[in-house]
Amino acid sequence: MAGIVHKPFYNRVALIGLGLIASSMAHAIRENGLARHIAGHAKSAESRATAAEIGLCDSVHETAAEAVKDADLVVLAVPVGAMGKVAEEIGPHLKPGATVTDVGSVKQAVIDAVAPHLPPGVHFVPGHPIAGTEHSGPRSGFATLFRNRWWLLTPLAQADMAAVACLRGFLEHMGAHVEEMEPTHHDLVLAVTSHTPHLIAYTMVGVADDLGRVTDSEVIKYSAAGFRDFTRIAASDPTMWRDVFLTNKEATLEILGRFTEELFALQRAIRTGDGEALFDYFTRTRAIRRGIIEAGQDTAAPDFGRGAAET
Ligand SMILES: NC(=O)C1=CN([C@@H]2O[C@H](COP(=O)(O)OP(=O)(O)OC[C@H]3O[C@@H](n4cnc5c(N)ncnc54)[C@H](O)[C@@H]3O)[C@@H](O)[C@H]2O)C=CC1
Ligand SMILES: O=C(O)C(=O)Cc1ccc(O)cc1
Repeated sequence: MAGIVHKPFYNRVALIGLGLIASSMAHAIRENGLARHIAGHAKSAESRATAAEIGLCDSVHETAAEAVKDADLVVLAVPVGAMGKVAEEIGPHLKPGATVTDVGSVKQAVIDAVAPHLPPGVHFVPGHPIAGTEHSGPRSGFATLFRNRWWLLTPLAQADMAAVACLRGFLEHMGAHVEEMEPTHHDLVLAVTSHTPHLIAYTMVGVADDLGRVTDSEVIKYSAAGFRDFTRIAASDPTMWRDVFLTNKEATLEILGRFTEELFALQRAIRTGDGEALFDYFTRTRAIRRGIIEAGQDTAAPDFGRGAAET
């Protein structure tokens, strides 16, 4: 935690995009006294009206340019594919010395889209909370979403260390565990742990739905816990996930390639009745899971379980 930075970490925070992540941040900022003023903007008039109605922010603005005026921290919390356009819009209106961060699920594409629009003297510190739910919109947020969850920062080589330290302290006061990572490494890791699993969930639910039409929805009615989780994940926001796959194309295609190779090998083992191959494979994966538990790593973040919020 940054020792020299004290609450409130920022005088004025601007949240651009008022969905699950931004609304959770708004609640967490308020609950922990992390900023004096929260300004908000969303493209959709309906989201702005909802945010105003529920008092999510101290001020709701019709344009992103107005929202970022005088902000010390600007958080881009829009779908990954919209980050560049928002950065272009706010660039000329940012306060000199302000910090800009984002919460996008993909990092290198966001850096490429955002950095060129930010003026010199503004500190860009890209980030990604590894916390979420299948819900979206300004009503879906809650203050404990980030508690005991990882929040990865992928600062550029020339990043201002004081700006990174202040952001780190701010995020830690929301309950997150902050680590730094190189952006392309982040994108590969997340392709394995989040992006490809989401695609598999989408596919399985689609397959079951096709089958459901034949068997009068029995596949949904009698689904076991694993499949129920697939249906939860497959209910996630389509715009957000479309953008994740379009912008983390290389890494997800690499992991999907490896996945389909393994799947074909298992398919062949089933077809040829190769029980030994199946048994060996499942023994290997079981040992991996047991190793994770023995190493105490079955956690969303280090002290998960001590008052952590399930999503
Ligand atoms: N939902 C999740 O579980 C997680 C999402 N993320 C990332 O957080 C970001 C936001 O996701 P959510 O909060 O879930 O989204 P959401 O769908 O709940 O909200 C998105 C918000 O952005 C606004 N928006 C869209 N385009 C805009 C534009 N051009 N200008 C201004 N506002 C615009 C929408 O009106 C909406 O208020 C995404 O980049 C996503 O990859 C990161 C971690 C978890
Ligand atoms: O709801 C779930 O299971 C998630 O996996 C949440 C999530 C979605 C996207 C992210 O970039 C990070 C976390």
